[in-house]
Amino acid sequence: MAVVNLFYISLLLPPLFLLFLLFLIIRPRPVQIPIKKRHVFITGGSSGIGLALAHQAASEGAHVSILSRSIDKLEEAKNAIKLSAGIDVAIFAADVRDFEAVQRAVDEAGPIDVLIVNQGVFVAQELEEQKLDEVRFIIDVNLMGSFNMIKAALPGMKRSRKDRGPGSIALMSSQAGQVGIYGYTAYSASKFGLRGLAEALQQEVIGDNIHVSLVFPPDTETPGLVEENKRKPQLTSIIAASSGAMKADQVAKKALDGIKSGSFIIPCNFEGILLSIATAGLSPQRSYLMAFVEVVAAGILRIAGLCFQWNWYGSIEKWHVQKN
Ligand SMILES: NC(=O)C1=CN([C@@H]2O[C@H](COP(=O)(O)OP(=O)(O)OC[C@H]3O[C@@H](n4cnc5c(N)ncnc54)[C@H](OP(=O)(O)O)[C@@H]3O)[C@@H](O)[C@H]2O)C=CC1
Ligand SMILES: CCCCCCCCCCCCCCCC(=O)[C@@H](N)CO
Repeated sequence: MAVVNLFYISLLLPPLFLLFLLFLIIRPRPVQIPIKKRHVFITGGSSGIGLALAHQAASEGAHVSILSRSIDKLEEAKNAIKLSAGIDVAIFAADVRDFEAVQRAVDEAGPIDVLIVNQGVFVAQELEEQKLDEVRFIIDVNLMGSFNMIKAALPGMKRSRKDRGPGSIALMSSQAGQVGIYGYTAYSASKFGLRGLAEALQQEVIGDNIHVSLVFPPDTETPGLVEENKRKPQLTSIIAASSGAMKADQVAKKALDGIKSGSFIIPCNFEGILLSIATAGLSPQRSYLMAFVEVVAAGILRIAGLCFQWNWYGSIEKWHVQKN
């Protein structure tokens, strides 16, 4: 009897040892990012996910600034947040593609504690159909625009860190920034680009107590999605449906919770958690528990990923047969 018990206990040793090892080695170290009474600056904060983030940050007592192009949409957002949270948000009209305009807005807004780079455009189309100007537009707004924003905000964020506690830079990617999807050559490239930017940037700013997050939402009900759906290839919709759809409020809540807990990778739904584990790669991981799950589930999730690809390529084949 005692021998059997000892046998079962010894089975527990390897996972416990692994957990302990991961606990010791995970970097960067865990961190909490407070939101209350801090300056949260959100790009694309006048609509959809960004607007939902602005609402939530304001209702949690943050000082909120939002930046986007249309002044009308900005004022509408400001009034809506005033009405629901009773709080005044600062608004800045600028195109993220225009570095000088972005710099002016950042200077006027004052030192930022939490920068949420959320602006984005998405036009789903086969590359063969898509004009190069549109490809450039998507890359410019989603990727170069994020560089502009971070370049403009970083010096001020660094300078003010000592007296203001940990800072955060969060980037709004997409599940199409974790796996390439039919119709999203330009969009996926722009969102995969954010990941490279984020991984490299985290190493550069860790010494300044600034912590980077990447948010990966599935399809989310926003004005942007309504527009996108008007001319989306059928296959894009079929493949994206593998991960269902969320409401902007739900995505904003996941994003804000993830930012506050200092997570580098922030998935938003169950499929997103699987996808994040399957694509963990060499990204930083602050949670030893998540690191444990990543190590243990890697093989089985590779199989799951291959099953998804099998299913998607099946849809693509069927679609080609029907077309001809
Ligand atoms: N909705 C979805 O299904 C998903 C969205 N995402 C990502 O989430 C983010 C937000 O998307 P969503 O809320 O749906 O988008 P919306 O289209 O609803 O809102 C986009 C926001 O970005 C602003 N914006 C667009 N272009 C620029 C620009 N050049 N300069 C400054 N601001 C700009 C818009 O304001 P204005 O036009 O006035 O400039 C608006 O405030 C995007 O990065 C998107 O890629 C990720 C996964 C799924
Ligand atoms: C190993 C397990 C895998 C788990 C399931 C994977 C499902 C992936 C589906 C990807 C959907 C991409 C939607 C992009 C939405 C978006 O960004 C656009 N609406 C434009 O904004």
